[in-house]
Amino acid sequence: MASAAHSLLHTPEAHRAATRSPFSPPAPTPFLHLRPHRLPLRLRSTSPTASDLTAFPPNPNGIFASDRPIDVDAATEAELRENGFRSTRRTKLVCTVGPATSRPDQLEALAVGGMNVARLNMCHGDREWHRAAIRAVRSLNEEKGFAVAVMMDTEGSEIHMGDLGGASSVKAEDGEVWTFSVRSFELPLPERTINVNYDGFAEDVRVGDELLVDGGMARFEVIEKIGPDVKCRCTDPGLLLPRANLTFWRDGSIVRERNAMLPTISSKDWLDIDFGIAEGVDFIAVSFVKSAEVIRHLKSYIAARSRGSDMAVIAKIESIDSLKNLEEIIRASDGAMVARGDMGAQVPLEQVPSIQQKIVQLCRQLNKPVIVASQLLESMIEYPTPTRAEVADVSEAVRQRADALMLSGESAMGRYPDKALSVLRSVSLRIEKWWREEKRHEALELRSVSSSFSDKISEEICNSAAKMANGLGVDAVFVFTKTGHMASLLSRCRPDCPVFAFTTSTSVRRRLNLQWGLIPFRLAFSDDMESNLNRTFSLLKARGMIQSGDLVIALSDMLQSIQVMNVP
Ligand SMILES: Nc1ncnc2c1ncn2[C@@H]1O[C@H](COP(=O)(O)OP(=O)(O)O)[C@@H](O)[C@H]1O
Ligand SMILES: C=C(OP(=O)(O)O)C(=O)O
Ligand SMILES: [K+]
Ligand SMILES: [Mg+2]
Repeated sequence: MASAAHSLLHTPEAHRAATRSPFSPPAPTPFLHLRPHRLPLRLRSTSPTASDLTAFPPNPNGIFASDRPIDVDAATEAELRENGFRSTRRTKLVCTVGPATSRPDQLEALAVGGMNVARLNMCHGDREWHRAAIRAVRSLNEEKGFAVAVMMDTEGSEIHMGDLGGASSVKAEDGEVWTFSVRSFELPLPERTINVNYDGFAEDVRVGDELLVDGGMARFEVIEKIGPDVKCRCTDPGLLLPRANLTFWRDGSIVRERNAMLPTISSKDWLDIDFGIAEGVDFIAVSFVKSAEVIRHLKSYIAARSRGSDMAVIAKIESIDSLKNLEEIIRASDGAMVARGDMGAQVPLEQVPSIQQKIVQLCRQLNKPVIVASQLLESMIEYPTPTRAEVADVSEAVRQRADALMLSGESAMGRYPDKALSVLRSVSLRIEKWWREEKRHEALELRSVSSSFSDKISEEICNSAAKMANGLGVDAVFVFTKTGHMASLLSRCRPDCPVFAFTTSTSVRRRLNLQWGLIPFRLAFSDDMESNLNRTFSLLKARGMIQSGDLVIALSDMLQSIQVMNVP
């Protein structure tokens, strides 16, 4: 498909893509600075209002998805025209939307820059704010031809501090005595006082325990308990940020007393989930999952309330309990997130890389998409270039062939959201290319995931098709799939060429956006493969996306067929 590069059309997207400068090595950062899980919000105060966000109204006479013969994402289309099939990006990108990126023009810049999924973190902002952001993403999709999916991330009910009475951060100095309390205070908060959200806190801690803020951004020692108040001396100074996570440790181990019994999904989370269902989000990411049971419960709750919807449930792996039940949790979920921020507060940091690799591999075995999250480019919250170590971290996640990489503070409240996304994009492209060149056809024994004989046939077809695609050097695999299952089975094989996934449903199409190497299209098709193929070829040819002579493998989940052909 190299020749497709010559058919670069002069769309604004293609132009922008073509003039984007390649990722260049970062300039030295002036000094090494603290890299906590959360950095203070000290950068922008231009947080948009709900009315700013709706300044992008749905087009009343707009073209809706079903009126068009084929829907393809405008950003991918530009990339395909520019670079040809074989070098399209396979690793998907998730951006957390926050005050720095919630305006329609800011969201559009992220979509143009390759955002596949927009994540909304329900720990912050109110529902009105999130509603406006979700609707802005939807308008962007409808009016500008993007296919950005929306992921809602629940707050969860682990122990955390309150919101510091409105301050963006406070500094705790060595030797200072602070009060951590479950009492509710009038504002302003008394000096050196921190509110704790968990009622059992004062009862569960003991004098001598160590209290860690955000896995070590600051440390305290418990020196005295007075009713609901726990007096602590700061032993490691640091910045305290609103709603920072708290863990307490005794004799070198994390203490899980009754807080282990906190519900994974709090009552506030259930209201947020109802809100997510009403707004039709594509993914719900569940924080601090402890068992498969909670995932099964949520999935049946969603199924009962949103008939026919494809809302997917992503399990965030970020606690010790989730590691104990890892395989069962992943089997019950539609995907997983390696949430390294909180995980790094619960297990020693040096264990996080091997846990990441284990989760990524297990998800691939079980055919579930996996997102690697937190601190990938943390320094870019403040600086326009990443550190070498951050680039190496991103590369490692791409090399592990995770489905997706995620930006948190970098895109939510950082100074350089577009630059951070562009670094993820260029590092992904480069590492994927290197992998294809150097490690061709690396064999990974994939275990069978099918539960019926018919599924087994689909699975074998996909395994064979991926092998053939690599052996023949085809330009693309085309898969016609109603539920998306056959597309995900192909993605699991991580073939050397992209997979064009045609599906009849807009929600399946958005959901497939999270999966490695899939380019999802919405298209009405029949059971007649020959006519499907002819129609698809002529639609894609007319848009300059394929050319006569291109070699493709075509699959369908209706006929469970496999064909190799040149585009006529
Ligand atoms: N909807 C929002 N409203 C305001 N601030 C937000 C929002 N989403 C994210 N942020 C900011 O971006 C930071 C990074 O986001 P994220 O990593 O998702 O949250 P957290 O730090 O709580 O894990 C947050 O600490 C917060 O300061
Ligand atoms: C992604 C994570 O969750 P959150 O940002 O909601 O804390 C994490 O802890 O890494
Ligand atoms: K969250
Ligand atoms: Mg977390």
